[in-house]
Amino acid sequence: MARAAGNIEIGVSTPTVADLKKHLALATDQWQANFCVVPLAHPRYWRDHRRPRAEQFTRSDLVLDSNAWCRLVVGKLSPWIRLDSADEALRKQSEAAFKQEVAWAAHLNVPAVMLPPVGSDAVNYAHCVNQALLSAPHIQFWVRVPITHPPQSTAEAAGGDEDGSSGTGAWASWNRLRCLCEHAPNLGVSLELGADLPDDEAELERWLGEPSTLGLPGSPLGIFREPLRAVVTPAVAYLTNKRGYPTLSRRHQAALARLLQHKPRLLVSGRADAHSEGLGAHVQYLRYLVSQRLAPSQQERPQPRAAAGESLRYEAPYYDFLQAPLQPLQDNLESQTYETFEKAGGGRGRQGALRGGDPVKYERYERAVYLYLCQRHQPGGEPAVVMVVGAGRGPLVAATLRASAASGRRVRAFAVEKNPNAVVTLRGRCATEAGWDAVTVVPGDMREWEAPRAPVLADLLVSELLGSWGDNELSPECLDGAQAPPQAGHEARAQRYLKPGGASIPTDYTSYVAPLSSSRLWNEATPSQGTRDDLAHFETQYVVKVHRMGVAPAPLALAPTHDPRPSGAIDNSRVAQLSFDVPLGGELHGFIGYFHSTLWDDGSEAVHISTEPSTESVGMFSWFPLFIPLRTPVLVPEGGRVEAAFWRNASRHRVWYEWALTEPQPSPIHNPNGRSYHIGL
Ligand SMILES: C[S@@+](CC[C@H](N)C(=O)[O-])C[C@H]1O[C@@H](n2cnc3c(N)ncnc32)[C@H](O)[C@@H]1O
Repeated sequence: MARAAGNIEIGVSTPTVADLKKHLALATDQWQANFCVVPLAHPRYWRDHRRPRAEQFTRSDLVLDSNAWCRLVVGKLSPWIRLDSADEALRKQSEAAFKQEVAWAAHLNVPAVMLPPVGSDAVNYAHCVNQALLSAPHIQFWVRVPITHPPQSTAEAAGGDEDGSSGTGAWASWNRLRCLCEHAPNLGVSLELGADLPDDEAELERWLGEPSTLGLPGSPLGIFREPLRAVVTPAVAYLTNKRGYPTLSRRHQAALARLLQHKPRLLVSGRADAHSEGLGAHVQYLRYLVSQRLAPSQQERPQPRAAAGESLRYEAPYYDFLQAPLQPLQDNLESQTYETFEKAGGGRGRQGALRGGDPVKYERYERAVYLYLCQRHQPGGEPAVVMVVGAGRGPLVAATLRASAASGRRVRAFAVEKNPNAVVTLRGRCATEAGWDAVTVVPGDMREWEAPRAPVLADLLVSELLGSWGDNELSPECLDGAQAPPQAGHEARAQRYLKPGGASIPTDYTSYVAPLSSSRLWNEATPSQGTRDDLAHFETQYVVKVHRMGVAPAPLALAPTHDPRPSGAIDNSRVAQLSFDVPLGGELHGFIGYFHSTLWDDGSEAVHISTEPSTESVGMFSWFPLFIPLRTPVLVPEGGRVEAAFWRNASRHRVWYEWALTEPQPSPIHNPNGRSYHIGL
């Protein structure tokens, strides 16, 4: 048997299988398929309740060993089953057959069962499937969904409900089913790309909000929690090229390429005599497409030693993978985490890495400091006092020194850092690196450091205390206070040692938020099957590289630009109410948070860093967005509106966010009083 192409398994589905053992040998050895979809019951075993048949309804389980059943076979339900038929006798017969075939699949321990398409009002279908999901939790159930309409000519396409729907209706029917089945993690979709694809690209988008990834190790077909489990290309949807081999149209290839990003299983369905080489030519062709489409970009290449946390830099292994945000104020970051901050793409060595880093972030900081120095200081003049607050292992200090050399302006630098382990690195660099004799290392918390007053106050404060949502690593709490003396209830802040009229890089930062449809992320936040009442998981925010957003209108500013040099009373709590138009509609699973920051703007040139999609700093991999889940997904109608409120709250010892949906229906306020999640001060 062939290896899965680019970790994507390719299977074949034929309407009938006379001799299973021979069929598997043919499919896996000659056609090079990874698995087969096989009818669970004999196709001629029509369960006529008036004339019950005496013979067995299917082949013996002894035709294969248990290893082959659970590795190579996906069971398919009988196509005649009509669970919502108006004919009561047929409905009852269908229910009995459904139960019998599911029980048989559980007995065989096949990894998945293919269900017929679901109709728009298939309530009894949902009832039977729900029972199956609960009775056989170890089996995946894949509902066939034709993206347009079922293929006409294959015998197997006769399966499904009499009113099996298509297009928008298919998605609505699927969505209804999964809601009725309470989003069971073992219920998924097998999306069928028929000969005709939908005219409206948005139809495909809808399914791209239903991503899938490879399964967990243990079973070759894996244990999957995401709705899009397989993409089916019926043999009749293929064209024939000049050499007589099957090929897909450009539109099909483009659609497949987009779906492939989520690494679903691929399936060719059709008769075994669809081509002189059976379905082998189709499998080979799909294998070729996969190899063409899945070459990872430099940024996506996995970095095996990447540390856990907000700053995981290399993206592919982290797509749709939820992580707890870093808390660099409360915790001391580890060496490995700093290394991932600093690591450059393009394979720089360790020395280079310490000077380089995120190719965008550090370059932009350097540019910002350079513009500041050119604008505010003279060549050969007094050294500019630059305080890098939260210096880590020193990449922003190094950027400052480079900007100084490039601009011809001298600097006197202070590196303030509260993590004693990073201080060791900073001191080491002062002792060994050229130019670092201009650097004074200040170990300690910037909120408490008694900076020497005259003559050394800072001309410029440089900080990178930004989180995925801008202020969620507590940059305001660390920097606020400006020139004002400490106030009652607030400790001293870093900006006490900024000269009157001094500058700050960044000059501002703004949080953004947008509605998100991603059942994948929502499922990821679900603690585990059967324990969905675990509230805390849905009242927590997660850092995540979102692989694919489904319905997501343009983000809006969450709050007015936050200037880290406020005047007047320090109050970092705030509330924002937002409204979004949702043209396409879909299921809302939560929100996605971004930030935009201006590092410096000298009037002629502005330097930004941003994760907000419309201004995104392409190639900057220091931040992934923030997933803010809803406890219960909500259906937003086409042309509908989402309204939500967000609060940032601060007390003496902690900061926390609360959020609530108000339209299309109110949700409870999530995380009241920070009961599930907070950020420590
Ligand atoms: C996100 S890291 C950035 C490190 C480095 N500047 C860079 O860009 O790679 C933030 C750093 O700020 C430090 N930090 C956070 N809050 C601080 C505080 N109140 N006083 C001093 N250092 C602080 C953390 O220990 C951490 O090293």
